[in-house]
Amino acid sequence: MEETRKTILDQPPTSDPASLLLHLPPSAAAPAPPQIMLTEEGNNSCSYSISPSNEASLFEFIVPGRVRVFVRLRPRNTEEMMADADFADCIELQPELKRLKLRKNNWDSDTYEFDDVLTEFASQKRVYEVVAKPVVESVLDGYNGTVMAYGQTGTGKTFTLGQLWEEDTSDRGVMVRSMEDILADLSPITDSVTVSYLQLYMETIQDLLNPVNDNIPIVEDPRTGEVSLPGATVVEIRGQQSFLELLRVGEAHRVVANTKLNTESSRSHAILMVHVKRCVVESEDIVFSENDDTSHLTKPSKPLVRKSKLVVVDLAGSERLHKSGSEGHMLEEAKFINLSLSTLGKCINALAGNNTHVPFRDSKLTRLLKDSFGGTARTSLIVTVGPSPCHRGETSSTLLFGRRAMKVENMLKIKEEFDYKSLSRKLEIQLDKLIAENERQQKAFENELEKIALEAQCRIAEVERSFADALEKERLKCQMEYRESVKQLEQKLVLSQERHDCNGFVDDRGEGHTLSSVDEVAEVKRLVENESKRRKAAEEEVENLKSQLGKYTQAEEGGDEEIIKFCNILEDEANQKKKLEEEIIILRSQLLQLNFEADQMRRCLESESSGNAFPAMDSSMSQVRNSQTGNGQKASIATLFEQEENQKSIVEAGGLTSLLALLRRCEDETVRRIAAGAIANLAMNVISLFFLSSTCMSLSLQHCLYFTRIL
Ligand SMILES: Nc1ncnc2c1ncn2[C@@H]1O[C@H](COP(=O)(O)OP(=O)(O)OP(=O)(O)O)[C@@H](O)[C@H]1O
Repeated sequence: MEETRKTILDQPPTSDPASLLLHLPPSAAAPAPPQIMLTEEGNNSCSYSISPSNEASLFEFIVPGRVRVFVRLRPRNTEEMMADADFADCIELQPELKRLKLRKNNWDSDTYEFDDVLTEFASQKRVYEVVAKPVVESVLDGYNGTVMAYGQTGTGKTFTLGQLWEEDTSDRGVMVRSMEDILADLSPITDSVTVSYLQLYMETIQDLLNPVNDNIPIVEDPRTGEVSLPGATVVEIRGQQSFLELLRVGEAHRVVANTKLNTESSRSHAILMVHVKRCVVESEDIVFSENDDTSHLTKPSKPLVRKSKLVVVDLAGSERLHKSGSEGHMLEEAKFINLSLSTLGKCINALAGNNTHVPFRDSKLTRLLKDSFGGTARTSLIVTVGPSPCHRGETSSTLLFGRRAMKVENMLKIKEEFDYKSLSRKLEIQLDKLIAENERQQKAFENELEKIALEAQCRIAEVERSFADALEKERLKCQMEYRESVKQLEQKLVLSQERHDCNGFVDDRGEGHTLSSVDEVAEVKRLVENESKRRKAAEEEVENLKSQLGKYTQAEEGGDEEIIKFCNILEDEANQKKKLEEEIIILRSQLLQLNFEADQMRRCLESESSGNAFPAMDSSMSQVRNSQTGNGQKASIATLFEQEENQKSIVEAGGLTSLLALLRRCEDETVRRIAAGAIANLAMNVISLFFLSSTCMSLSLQHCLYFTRIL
């Protein structure tokens, strides 16, 4: 993997990785401030690595970390006190100098320096704090960590690491104390801790929590080199008590045997794997406003998570077969134990000597511990030794193993990843809320739409009803008015005819009848005008209703059948209205004609009443008669008015006035008779003329009546 490595400027490079490690508290391993620069890979300085975005880890923070080695001296046991009572311990510890002396003989000894030496009086608490606590803190900061115990059989490896407390809580070993610290530091809401407990027995990995799982494979990530054990039981730890129960179950399944050197000698390597997952960025949560208004949703956060692993390895003890007295199956076990331990020693030698090849693959133990030695974990190794000079050789090789392990350099790596799971959970919650909100809004919108549609339908129906009512009323009104008008006209016509008939026998009342006819015509005109006004008002009403209907029709575009029906009705009404308008025009023209005729008649009658010239009148009368006899009732009004004009001129010539004056003045009986006869003739002519005019008027009225009936 190509990595971009950067060095923190304010962290001076050091030639001594150990000193750097000592001066770098776990908390200092947090992601660095942005004062960074490029540096060579492998430099003994802090490195900050940003992974490509397509990789699982978001970024890595790398610091060098040598394997730290501690020595713990077990106190003499009962046998040793008895057997070696006369001999001094083969080891002399100098804790203040962090070193020890291994006696070769009475006058010579070898001195070994370690990261610390723990006397036989060191409490379990002190051992934990010196050896394991820094590793546990690193794990809580996101690094992988390993605490491992190595030593001759019966020197206290299991006592140091796996001791549970039965009576005295102060006896608690590293495993229990580590979990106590982890549980105390993690947040039960955002963080989690899971545990697997396994044993490597005769090159087979068995699940101590579920012994049926007895051939668990080791899988190595080719990209990161990380080792995992798929198939191992993983238990989430919620409290210390449940963890203790788990350890008890595991211990019960661990293979132990009674040897000459240890009554409860572990015949397997025990491996406790503690996986810690913690949220390091308390990112902005999805915030909903108090009234749960989703419009206030903030951008979803990208929570970061650190995944780390603490591995506690209680190795089986190396043993000299002649000393342990292992035989048969135990001998086989011892061979496997010694083989795996010697492979571990070879790997450490190779790593310490910076060899290009490290034989990790030679045993399952070294494959499992690959990350702990020369890998990315912070590793503490506690080597346990006994004080007995009988085992000086084993103690010496143990100390040499420890010394070599001190040379192994690890590159501690912190990895942070996006917590996609948690992000996905948050997004799912947000999505659910958004979907619910959307559904709520959709429903509200649909309800509102339904309500509006219902209201619109009601209003349209109302408008249609009122429009239909108004239209019907208007139609009835018009009909009634027309009927009334026709009736009135008919009555008037009948009256006029009756009057004219009566007037036919009254010789000198023509003037009075003429005036009556004029009034009637004026009345008819007024009625027609009123009718026309009402029609106009009705048309305006129809237009108004049409425009209202148009609006509602627009609002309900694509509207329903009722509206289409309504439009058809409206169109019919418009056609009807058009017809009515045409008829009104015809009526008007009829009225004009009537007026004209009436006017002509009036003038004719006025002429009659003002006098006549007999010869002219005779001729005109004879023309009228001729026209009456020749063409029947079809005499044209124009011809009649021409004659009327002639008649008028004759009368104006002074005929009737002169005759009346002559009649009054003349005493001659013959002349008076002739004058009276002439006046009578003249009167007859006038009446005849009036009768003709009346006939014409009657014809016009009949004509009018005919049209109004059509309506
Ligand atoms: N520091 C100590 N103080 C008191 N007793 C101890 C100490 N270390 C070990 N013992 C005792 O020594 C005995 C052997 O210890 P333990 O079983 O832990 O050794 P071991 O190294 O695990 O042996 P093996 O490799 O055979 O499993 C036990 O009875 C244990 O209680």
